[in-house]
Amino acid sequence: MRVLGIEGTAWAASAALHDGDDVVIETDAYEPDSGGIHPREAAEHMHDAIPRVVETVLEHAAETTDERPPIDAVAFSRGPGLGPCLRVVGTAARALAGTLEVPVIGVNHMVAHLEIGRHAADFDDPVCLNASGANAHLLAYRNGRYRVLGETMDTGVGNAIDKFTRHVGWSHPGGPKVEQAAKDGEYVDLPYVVKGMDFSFSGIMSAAKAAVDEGHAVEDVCFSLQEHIFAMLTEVAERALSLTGSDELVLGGGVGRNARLREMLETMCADRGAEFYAPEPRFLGDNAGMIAVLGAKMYAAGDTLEIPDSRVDPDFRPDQVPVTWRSDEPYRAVAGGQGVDDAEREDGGENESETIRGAEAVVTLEPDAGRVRKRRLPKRYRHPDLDARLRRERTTLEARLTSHARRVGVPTPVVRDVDLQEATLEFEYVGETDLQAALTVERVESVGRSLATIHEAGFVHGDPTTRNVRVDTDRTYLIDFGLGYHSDHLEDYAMDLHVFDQSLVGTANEPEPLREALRAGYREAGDGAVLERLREIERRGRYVEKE
Ligand SMILES: C[C@@H](O)[C@H](NC(=O)OP(=O)(O)OC[C@H]1O[C@@H](n2cnc3c(N)ncnc32)[C@H](O)[C@@H]1O)C(=O)O
Ligand SMILES: [Fe+2]
Repeated sequence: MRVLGIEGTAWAASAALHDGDDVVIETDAYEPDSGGIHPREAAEHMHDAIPRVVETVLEHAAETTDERPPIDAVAFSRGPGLGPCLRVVGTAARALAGTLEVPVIGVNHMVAHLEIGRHAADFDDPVCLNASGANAHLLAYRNGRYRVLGETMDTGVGNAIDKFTRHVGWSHPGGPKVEQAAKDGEYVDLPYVVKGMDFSFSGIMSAAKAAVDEGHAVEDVCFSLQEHIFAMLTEVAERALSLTGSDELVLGGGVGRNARLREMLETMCADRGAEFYAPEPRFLGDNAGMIAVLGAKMYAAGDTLEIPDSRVDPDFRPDQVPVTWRSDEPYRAVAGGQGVDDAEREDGGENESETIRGAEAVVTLEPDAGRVRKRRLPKRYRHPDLDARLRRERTTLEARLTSHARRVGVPTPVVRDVDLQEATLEFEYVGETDLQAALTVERVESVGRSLATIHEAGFVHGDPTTRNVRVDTDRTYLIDFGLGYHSDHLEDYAMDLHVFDQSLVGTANEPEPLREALRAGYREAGDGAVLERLREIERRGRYVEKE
């Protein structure tokens, strides 16, 4: 099977031939004279360059087979991306398919970024980290779709870096220049923002610009930007592996070309016994090769478009794509009831204990002694200064907020001991199992009330998932406040709810009644404006750049 792919969502005017085996790619990059990508200039570039690259690849196709037409189908990037660019690509694809009388296939650019890694690694069911210009998100396959487990709350990761480099006067794209400059840099503290599996770049980018303006060496800021931003991406990737129980991670997107990001992901995976795969560089940044490869899978599945249905979509989300090309394997159980990576039982005679290795900490459960010990482990992928800071901060906050929640009437374990040096906490043992293993409408409603109560008290949990709730017959306890913080912003409260809501969507087979119960519980004890803001968060086209 021979598929010609066309890519042109932003900067790369690219065409490729995938003949089932090999992939040949021809790319003509748009390089802005100044500033970032101008949509109109980029579209003009597509207008000139797309016919050229398609022509080159088509000639190659004709030379390498006697069959006519020399291809079986045309696949194109349908979105997301810049509207004016996408329209040029769509028109070119329809025209070529019409002339050669072959079908046309509309490929989601983001799904292509992740499928190319899965394809090349020959992984079965990986978690996928897309680190590209306009996007940054974590995806995993479930029930016929790629679900978004976590994503940026503001800009894409590449764009965040590129804005910083514009500020210091470097030309586009800035990512590779930051990588180069970072080689001579030293560590300075910058903001680090992870909320559940979501993350944000706006605070760190403003701080980075300010640091340069205040006279910090630009190399140091570049170095630290990488250390912080990539540690954030690595941390959420680890959380996603932990949540899904997967032991495979693939990387996609232009920022994946960064060696430090790949090194961190590699280290994290090695330390937890997972496999990591990053495609070769030509498949990481925008390229038509990934479009042709996914196009071929879609073609084989009969997933082609009629011309009237082939309109482009600038806001095309990866979770809108019905995945037709994967056999619908049963959902990989979310690591049993415990939902943990690894649990060992130690029979210590009278007192049986169990050790659980989570994404962040080692937790030793001693139900008989009524005790839980939690130690935040050093992470080898993180810079030692950042690592020490995060472990200390999170241990302190977890102790404080766990107690604070208790004082306002939300069931939580009693904090018995705090050791900041060792980043270790000791808690009272609570509950019989976690909520993920015992999801009911009543319990979820009670979580809604608990979240409302802590928000009323002026702080957020930060990582409310079905695994961070313990349950017994009559109570639901919130645990693991390590990512919590004080806030009086509606947005933060709504994000807390959104994180829990996403965890319901990600883990329950029938999430709808549970999602409704969450809202009902919240409405009872909290502020309706937060629920209104939650609806707004859900409405936002979160892949669209927000300036
Ligand atoms: C919608 C679509 O058009 C968009 N594509 C895109 O943004 O191009 P992509 O090739 O995936 O990523 C480009 C980004 O990747 C960054 N980049 C490239 N090499 C880098 C490096 N060595 N280190 C850090 N960033 C790098 C660039 O600075 C730029 O921000 C997307 O996938 O989000
Ligand atoms: Fe891209």
